[in-house]
Amino acid sequence: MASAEDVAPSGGLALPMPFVSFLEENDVDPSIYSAESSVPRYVRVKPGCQLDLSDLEDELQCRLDSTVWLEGFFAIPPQVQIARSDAYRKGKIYGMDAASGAAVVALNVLQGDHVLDLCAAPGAKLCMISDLLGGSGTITGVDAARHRLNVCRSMLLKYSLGDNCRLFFADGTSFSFSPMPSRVDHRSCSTESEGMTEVFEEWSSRRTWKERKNAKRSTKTCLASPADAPELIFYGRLAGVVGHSKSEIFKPRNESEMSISGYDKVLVDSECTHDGSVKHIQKFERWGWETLQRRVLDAPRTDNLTQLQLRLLTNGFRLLKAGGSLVYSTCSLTVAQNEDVVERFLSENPSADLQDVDAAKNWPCRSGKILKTLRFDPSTSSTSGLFIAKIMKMPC
Ligand SMILES: C[S@@+](CC[C@H](N)C(=O)[O-])C[C@H]1O[C@@H](n2cnc3c(N)ncnc32)[C@H](O)[C@@H]1O
Repeated sequence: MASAEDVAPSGGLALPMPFVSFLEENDVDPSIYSAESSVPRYVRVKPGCQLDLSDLEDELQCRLDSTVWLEGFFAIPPQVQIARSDAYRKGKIYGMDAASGAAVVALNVLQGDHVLDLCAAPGAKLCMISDLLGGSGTITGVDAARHRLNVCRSMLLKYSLGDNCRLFFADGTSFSFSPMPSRVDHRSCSTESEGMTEVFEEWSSRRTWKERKNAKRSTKTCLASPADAPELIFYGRLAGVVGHSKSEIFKPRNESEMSISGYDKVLVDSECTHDGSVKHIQKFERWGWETLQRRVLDAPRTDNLTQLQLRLLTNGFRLLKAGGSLVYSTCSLTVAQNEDVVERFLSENPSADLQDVDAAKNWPCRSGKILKTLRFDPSTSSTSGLFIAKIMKMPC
């Protein structure tokens, strides 16, 4: 732990001086962390579910304040736990920060869209996207952390959102598969050499002995690297997988193919230092501030991180259809991981056009350092910190 002279009080949270300097160097006002006690927790109610809000208030023993600027979201006091509530266990509510919800709304998901979520786990945004698709289109989730992706699969099953979804354990900087339209009756569709080609059947959690053995071996790989072959760890019956051969699903596509048959929407909710999440920063009080030094402040790691962010953004954009749009978001408030990454990306990609987020007119956020980008933070927005940039792929 940092010694007393190393820490500066910031409301309830005493921040170590190196972290305060890091924030100041990155133009982040350390006082945002003092708003922590007034930042509510948010719950999102699953659309279409039978839920009496006054019953939920009774169960949680608190008032649900409707978040006027974000449909389906309610603020509750930060200390209220939702995990033991009946509504949570039955998959009727989600714990999700309103700023995260805003990143999804910025994507403007339309019915029938094919959506890619390139850093999907543990899956709160993926579930919200799937809810917005309402059983139409498809959603492809990719993540490089196997254990986090397993959580994502459990969430999809818990909230009955898996039908149109597929999940790949893969590195997002090299992921290269297109969405596939689903076949209504896959038995009547012939694949290139039916009978000889292995065709995907409906996904089942039951595994043969051989599959279990392979899975045991593969769980040793906890983090996917760009050189690893992607693994399809889950797919729903309408996700465009059932009835297709492995060679169809695992066919890498080049940029011009993607411009025609790529994704309508791409979310790159990138890996970052999470410094905008007050709850995350609070954890370092328990873990020890030296962990924060290693994970957040260490310059070489941060440099690697900004390169990773640029590569994720670049690949996400490559997988986008011409005319489609991408949202880049991080829960860091540093300029290096946000505006700098976006500016560098825009300078390297002439077909990328930074867009206004139409829905943001009534949002309690402020502009980022480049026009059209948005920043949420605890003191301005009463949410966790989040940066959002929306980019369109101009048709050639
Ligand atoms: C901010 S979290 C995403 C949160 C998620 N969108 C949600 O709403 O629950 C960033 C994710 O990026 C993943 N990640 C890190 N490096 C990656 C890479 N090279 N390719 C794909 N995912 C990566 C991490 O495992 C982590 O789950």
